Amino acid sequence: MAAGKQQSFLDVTSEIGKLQAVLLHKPGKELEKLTPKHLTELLFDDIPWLKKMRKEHDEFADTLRQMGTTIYYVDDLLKQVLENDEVKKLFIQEVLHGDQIISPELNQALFSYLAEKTPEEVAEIAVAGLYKKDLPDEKKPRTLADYVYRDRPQYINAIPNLYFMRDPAAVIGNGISINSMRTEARKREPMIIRYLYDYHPLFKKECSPMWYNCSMPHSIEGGDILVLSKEVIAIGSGERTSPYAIELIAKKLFADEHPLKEILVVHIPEIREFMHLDTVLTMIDRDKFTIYPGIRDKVHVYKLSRQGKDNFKVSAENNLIKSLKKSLKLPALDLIQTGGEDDVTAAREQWNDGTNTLAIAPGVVMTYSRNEVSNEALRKHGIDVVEIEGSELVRGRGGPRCMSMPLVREKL
Ligand SMILES: NC(=O)NCCC[C@H](N)C(=O)O
Repeated sequence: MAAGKQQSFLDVTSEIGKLQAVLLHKPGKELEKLTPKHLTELLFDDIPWLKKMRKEHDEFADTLRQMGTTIYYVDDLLKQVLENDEVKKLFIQEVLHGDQIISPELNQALFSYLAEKTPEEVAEIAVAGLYKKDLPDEKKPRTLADYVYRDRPQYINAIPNLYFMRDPAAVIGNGISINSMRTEARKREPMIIRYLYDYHPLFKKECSPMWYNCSMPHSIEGGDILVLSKEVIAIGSGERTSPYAIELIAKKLFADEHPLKEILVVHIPEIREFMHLDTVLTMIDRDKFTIYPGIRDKVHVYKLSRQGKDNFKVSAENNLIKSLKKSLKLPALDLIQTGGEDDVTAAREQWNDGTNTLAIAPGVVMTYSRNEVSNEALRKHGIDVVEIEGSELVRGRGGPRCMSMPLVREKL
């Protein structure tokens, strides 16, 4: 092979091209830190049964493997990055700062405790948290904050939403948006991805542009980003993604050689059940989407169109379907309704992530088996539906798309 410009490993130019490589996190001990008192703050509605949840997640990963997808686990990659002692130190400091451990005495005590841990242990603590009871007595400081916050069981919070790997980052073309999360509960997740991007050779930083950085103030989350084609992406604005963030990422994407021509901005109501665009709309084939019908007259659509280099024009659109058809240059669009034709079934199955499908190839999607009516509706429209169990996984309010971060999809 002739020596030339290095190629990025990352490559996602559609929502539906055969899924070749994906990043996942299997739920672990962090889920055991959930208590009723903190459920809302930690963005859960119920406490999953971890043993069953892990089995369900393994089934999810095995099914993907059988379909030819290579799985990378975020924990393995993080551990590899932390083998470098300097990177490990930087990482520990950033975790401590992120959790407001700034009192010098406490910071020093926790730093020296963590620095002695193996890369694998540090990676695990960064996800499952560090609890006061786990610290040996000689490392337990007595600071003012210690007295004031004596009821808090932990120094470092657990991050139980990490298995929703879709949200902390999103690959767009050969680059990556390392997202700025809306809530405190999820801020450490993109930081972990940034360490992978900065230090893991898989990410080939030099030839994989960063479209957004998690240190930026305006929030954007991956569940709101849909790569519809190499020329068009859709971004939801709502509870998690701010229009300011969309303008910033648009500027960066349009300034690049990236072939992007348009961003369709879909403004959805700012409420929990529609927290991300992919909870109400997902693409499943070249001309097919699944949509939660309760959203249809509640969205506003805007278009950002590239204008020369580094600039774009904003316009208001009238109708989501017409805009999708026009932007994707399709004569017709098949919109398949979650829950079939019944409003009550639709609302129930949307809540259980019936709209949150993961396309593994054009016209082939993975869904939870519990959403029986929605799955049937998809089959009636010629979609090949691969079902997985999600009784426990669903309790964090996310489906197969939320649980996966595509790294490489085959070009259409
Ligand atoms: N893309 C998604 O819709 N992800 C699901 C995230 C669920 C998580 N408990 C959250 O509220 O952020």
